[in-house]
Amino acid sequence: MIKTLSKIYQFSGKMQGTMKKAILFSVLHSLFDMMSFGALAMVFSGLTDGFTTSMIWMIFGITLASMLLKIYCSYISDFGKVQIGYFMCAEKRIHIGDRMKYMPMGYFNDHNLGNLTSVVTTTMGDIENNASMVLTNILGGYIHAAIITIVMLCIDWRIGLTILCGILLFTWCIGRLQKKSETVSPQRQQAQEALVSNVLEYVQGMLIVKSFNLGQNSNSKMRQAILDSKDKNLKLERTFVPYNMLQQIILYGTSILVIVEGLYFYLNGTMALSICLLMTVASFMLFSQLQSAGNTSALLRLLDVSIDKVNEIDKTPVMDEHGKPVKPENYNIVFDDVSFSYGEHQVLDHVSLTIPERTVTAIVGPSGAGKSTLCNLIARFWDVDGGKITIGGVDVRDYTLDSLLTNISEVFQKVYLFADTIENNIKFGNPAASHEEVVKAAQKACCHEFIMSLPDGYGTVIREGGATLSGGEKQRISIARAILKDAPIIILDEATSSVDPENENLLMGAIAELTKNKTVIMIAHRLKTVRNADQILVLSGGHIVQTGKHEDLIRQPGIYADFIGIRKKAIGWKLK
Ligand SMILES: Nc1ncnc2c1ncn2[C@@H]1O[C@H](COP(=O)(O)OP(=O)(O)OP(=O)(O)O)[C@@H](O)[C@H]1O
Repeated sequence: MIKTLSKIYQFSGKMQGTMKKAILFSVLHSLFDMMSFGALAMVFSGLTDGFTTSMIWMIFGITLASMLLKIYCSYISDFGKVQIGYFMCAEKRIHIGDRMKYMPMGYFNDHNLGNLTSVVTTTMGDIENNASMVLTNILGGYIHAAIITIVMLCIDWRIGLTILCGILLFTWCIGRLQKKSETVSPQRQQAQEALVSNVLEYVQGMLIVKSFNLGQNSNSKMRQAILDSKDKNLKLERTFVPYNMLQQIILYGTSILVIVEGLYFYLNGTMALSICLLMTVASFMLFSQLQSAGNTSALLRLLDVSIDKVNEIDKTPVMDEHGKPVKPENYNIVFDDVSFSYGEHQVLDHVSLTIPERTVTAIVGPSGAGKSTLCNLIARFWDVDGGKITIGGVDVRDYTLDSLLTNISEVFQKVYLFADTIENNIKFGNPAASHEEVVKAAQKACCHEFIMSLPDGYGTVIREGGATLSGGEKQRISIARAILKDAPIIILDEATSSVDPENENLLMGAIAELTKNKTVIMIAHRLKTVRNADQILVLSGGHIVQTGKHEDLIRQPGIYADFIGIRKKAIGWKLK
């Protein structure tokens, strides 16, 4: 229990000060609660020995002061608890979001989208709503109980001892509950993750579900995940309920024992009537705070697991921990004996190549040969397993990711646009750009006309992923984004699927603008692009099998000549 409470405290980060304040005011609340207990003692003493005027005023004053001070302390403590929850989780979410940018892509391979989404939403939601409340309730409850025990020991050691035994028994019961929930809490967490994963997958795959008319069968996985989550939640509750009942029995039992003992001690003449009355009335007030601590203690293990999950993401090593901000002297890109695998699957095997600055290099090769992988290694989406990649003579691992990525613009075949205005989507390339600069970039990328034809022009909000735009429109917006970034190195995965003849000319114009005077690495699909490249690299079986210009390679038997043959046939077929 103490370990989890200290974990919650550590997790609250910058809110630790507010946490301390909330705990302090919760303790003060307990002390002021004791004041009303004192007033009650005076009432009973007055009832047995007679009241004086000053005594009545004092009782009134103490009761009023205790009530007002308790209200004030509750206000500060409760407000603090709510603040802590929201602030600490907002801070953590932003921190994790920032950190994700610097994590290797392998991390996202190993942790699926549902897993990450669930941690940042539901798991953090659990922490947000419960962590500070649990910490302050449990600490407050125990401090309250400690004060009561001391006061009771001072009034009558026998009653004090009974209360102490009750508290110890109650603590044992919380310990048992923690042990029991040790296995159930992680299971509930996993079920929650699976549920989010399946819902996300179902929504993302809706197009396929509809087009293949998969109907009922399509959501069987999601249905199973929902049932599983229900079962695990019920299992957790079933674990908690008997222990919660046992906690109540212990506390109520101790209270009843205090009354019985009080009466017994009064009847055998070892306790004054006023004390006996005080014990009888106060017995059910004694454990009010400990009871609420008991109710929240069930959440301790759940919070423990949740915090571990969040910390696991937070502690994932980022890529550029040892990098320095580098401004390269030139933009020559060199692969020096580079090998790379996805797990066991080797994609590049001792590859060496040079891409001189301000030239166009086309990469061709069969599907799955590793063309995209080779490009992504330059931008350090992944780290090489062997050898090194340098830009301007500096190993990409020696750059900070920020200083490396300012030099590179990647235009992917599969464009992702954010649910935001078109202007902001283009500005992603350079957040400081003015509206005029955005328009200029859009004009160069041949998308100004179509943007202006939209109802709100550049202010038009596009849906997540760019769902409201055509493939070609998305492509050109992503090129405008890259033009605005104006990076010296352009990595371009040439679009094939989303281009109709009308769009093709616009797209080619946009690409020509983007690549002017840049170091260009292009995964080329068009014969025209390949033919005009300064250098062609043919990638196959993890090796660069051919290098040269179109005129040289076309004369050699090999993959390139075959590739061009197929392309020509494809174009011939298309033109028929
Ligand atoms: N994130 C990943 N995790 C594991 N394996 C991957 C990953 N990305 C690609 N691969 C595998 O690595 C190999 C190379 O993939 P890559 O996408 O680089 O090939 P490509 O030449 O660009 O293919 P295409 O022309 O079809 O786009 C493929 O066998 C692919 O299945």
